[in-house]
Amino acid sequence: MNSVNYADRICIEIKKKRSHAVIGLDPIIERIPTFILKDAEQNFGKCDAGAAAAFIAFNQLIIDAVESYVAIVKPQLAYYEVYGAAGIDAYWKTVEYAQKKGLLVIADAKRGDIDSTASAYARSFFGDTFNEWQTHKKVDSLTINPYLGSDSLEPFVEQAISKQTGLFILVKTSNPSSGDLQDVVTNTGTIAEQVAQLVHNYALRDIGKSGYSSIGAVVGATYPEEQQVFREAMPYSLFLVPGYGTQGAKGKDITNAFNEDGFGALISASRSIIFAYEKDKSETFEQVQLSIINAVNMMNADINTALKDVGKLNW
Ligand SMILES: O=C(O)c1cc(=O)[nH]c(=O)n1[C@@H]1O[C@H](COP(=O)(O)O)[C@@H](O)[C@H]1O
Repeated sequence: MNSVNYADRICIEIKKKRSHAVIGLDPIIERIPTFILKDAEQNFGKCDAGAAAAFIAFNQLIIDAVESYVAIVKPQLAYYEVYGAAGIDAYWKTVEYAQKKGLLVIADAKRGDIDSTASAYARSFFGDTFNEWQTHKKVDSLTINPYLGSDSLEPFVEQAISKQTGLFILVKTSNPSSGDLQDVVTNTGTIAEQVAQLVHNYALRDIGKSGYSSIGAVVGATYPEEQQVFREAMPYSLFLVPGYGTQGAKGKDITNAFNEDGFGALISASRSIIFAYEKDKSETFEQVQLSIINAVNMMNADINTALKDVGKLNW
């Protein structure tokens, strides 16, 4: 048992903020508020650098708005990679800014590859302890894809544990076609159930004082019944639960992802929070922030009420 592992840090921050929410920082250039876009265009032009500047400004606005109400943010790499090197730079600047504000960062990159490449992926997100050439900050945890099997997961698990960071391994994803492969039945259960068994075995290697492990799983909010099955299969793992909001899930759909202690699930929403200003028709910096704060507060209240209704609210 570690002193304070990644899961312990998560549990401490969740209790402090009284929030199980994760805010996805998934910027889309066409949906960034006009006052930010105008500024970026004036300073850099309509180009990769301009988009990157707009992303940084928008993310800082969001982080400043949500920092008191949530513990975790989850920037998804793809949105930043669209803008090349400038986009990647915006990604790491966002990570640094969020961490400076005391937020934990899940890098949503869904990496996975043969062992040597997996090791390089892990070093790129968790920091490289072998040389002094790396200057960007490490993230607190990373999403990974288990499709290549256990030897591809091992380097991530080993580095996550030794560097006191965390992993969320895709088990049952939120998208409509997730069953195409994940629900295929083999003679030892579904593919997703086999992945869950792998995750559970890894989780046992690093259980913290909170009773949770640094090795977690992704289980979609859009499959409430499966959450129950996977909760039993991986009792020590934190679940990253995407699909709340825009993909249709609500508070009542995610209670099975929690343990009886009222912990164990991180409910993630991106578009429904960061673009909440659109339906409010907010135009100024303050109005956009207020729309985001209102959306986050509604999400927190919805989750906490749902947990209370099933006797799982623990504060
Ligand atoms: O790992 C993820 O975060 C993830 C897994 C999954 O099963 N489904 C899923 O939607 N996601 C991510 O969660 C976010 C969902 O965004 P919204 O639908 O806007 O809340 C996106 O960044 C997705 O890439």
